[in-house]
Parts: sequence; C-alpha cells; structure tokens
Amino acid sequence: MANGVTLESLRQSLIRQEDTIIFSLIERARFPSNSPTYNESYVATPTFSGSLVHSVVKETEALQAKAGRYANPEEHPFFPDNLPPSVVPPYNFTEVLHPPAASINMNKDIWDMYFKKLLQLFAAPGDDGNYASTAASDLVCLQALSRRIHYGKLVAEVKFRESPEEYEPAIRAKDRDALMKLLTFESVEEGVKKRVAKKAMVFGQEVTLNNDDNKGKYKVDPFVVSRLYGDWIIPLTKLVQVEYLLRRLD
Ligand SMILES: C=C(O[C@@H]1C=C(C(=O)O)C=C[C@H]1O)C(=O)O
Repeated sequence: MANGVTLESLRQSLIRQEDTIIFSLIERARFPSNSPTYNESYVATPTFSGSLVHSVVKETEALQAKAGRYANPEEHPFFPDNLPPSVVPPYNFTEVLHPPAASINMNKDIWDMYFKKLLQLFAAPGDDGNYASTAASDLVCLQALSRRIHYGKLVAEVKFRESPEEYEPAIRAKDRDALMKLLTFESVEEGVKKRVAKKAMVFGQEVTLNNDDNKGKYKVDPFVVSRLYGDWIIPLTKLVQVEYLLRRLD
C-alpha cells in the first residue's frame, strides 16, 4: 500500500487509541457529572460565551491551532470557524487522503453524542465544584474520540485502494447501504468491543500491594465502555468511511 499505510497498520493504531480513549474516560469519571460545567447561564461574563465547557474547548482549540495542531490532517477542531493560523513552521505530513476528505468534520455529531448520550453513562451524578478540571477532562475525551472516529477516512482510503473495482460502482450510484456493507467487518467489530471491555477491566482496576481485594471494582464500567464503542464510536467511524468514499471519485 502507498506510503506504507495498510489496513493492518491502521487497525493497530485504532487499538492503541483504545488505550487513550479508555484512560480519558477514567480521568473524566474521577469527577461527578458537575452539571454547571454545561449550563449556559452558569457563567455570566462577557469573557465566556455559552457554557464553561464550550469556552474551554473553543479557547484551547484556538491556542492549539496557533501551535499547529490542525495542520495535521488527522486532527479536527470542534469550533473550526475563525481559528487563528498556525505560527509554527509547516511539517510535511504524508498525503494519504483524497483532498475532498478535508471537508468532512463530524465533530458536531461527536459533541452531541458525548454530551447527550455518553457522559451520563459513566459520570456519577453529583457536584464537587471542579468545573474547570471537568471541562478540561471533557476536552481530552472529545479529542481522543474525534481522532479515532475521523481515522475512518484513512481506513476507507486503504479499503478503497485494496479493491477499487468493488467500491467504484457503489460510489457512482451513491449507494450508502452498499458502501456500508462493503466496509463492514463484523468479526473485527466484535473483537474491538470485547477488547475494550477487557482493557477497561485492566486499566480501571485498583492496584494494591496486597492481592486482589478490589476485584470487580472498576473506575469505568467495562460494559459501558463496550457499549460506547458498539453503539456510538464504531457507527460514527463507519459513517466517516461512507462520507469519505462518497467523495472518493470527486
Ligand atoms: C475501522 C474499520 O471499519 C469498520 C469499523 C470498525 C471500527 O470502527 O472499529 C471495525 C470494523 C469495520 O466494520 C476496520 O475495518 O478496521
């Protein structure tokens, strides 16, 4: 495969990213739900627009944009409008993707999924006042999820290059269902769901010096992690793949 990128190497990266995602969820789960972080009327100052989390994400992204974060095609901002330009010298990232890929940004869906669905599954109800740290943890989760989900672009490119003759008719017919079928590997998905549950058990256990008196207590529920993947992360990654493929012949 061109540029040394193979389906196998991309899958290995997705496996490594599981570690990042699970640790980020564990870090967020240190805090209770902390609802004022998300309440637009909580911060009453012109410095911040919207909720605290909105401002923390937006302003951090502006800083990271200056530091060159979004020059990497694997990174996608949640607030792409009016981002300041990078001030660092450009790095020559290998071009793997078909250029129209740049127009795909699913972060709006990722934002909604995270705040409306995921968070309540792993953050315990309550309020401990740590809103700034909570927002910072949310940002880390969001960025890890976004990177993983947009990796679908690379996965789709490699799948396309491996068998263009299978994909081209479905792309020309704009047949989303056929594309979804072609790019789906159910056994891989089942493996992902089982592995992330196992990782959540290993990473989220209490490590003590005297044997296993904490068995069965996890910092994030392994079943919930598996469900996050099965119900949201994998479907969104596949949606990115479909969107990418639909533009692949443009
Ligand atoms: C990412 C891939 O494409 C699909 C999505 C998967 C995922 O998001 O984990 C797994 C298998 C495929 O159904 C892949 O084939 O590895």
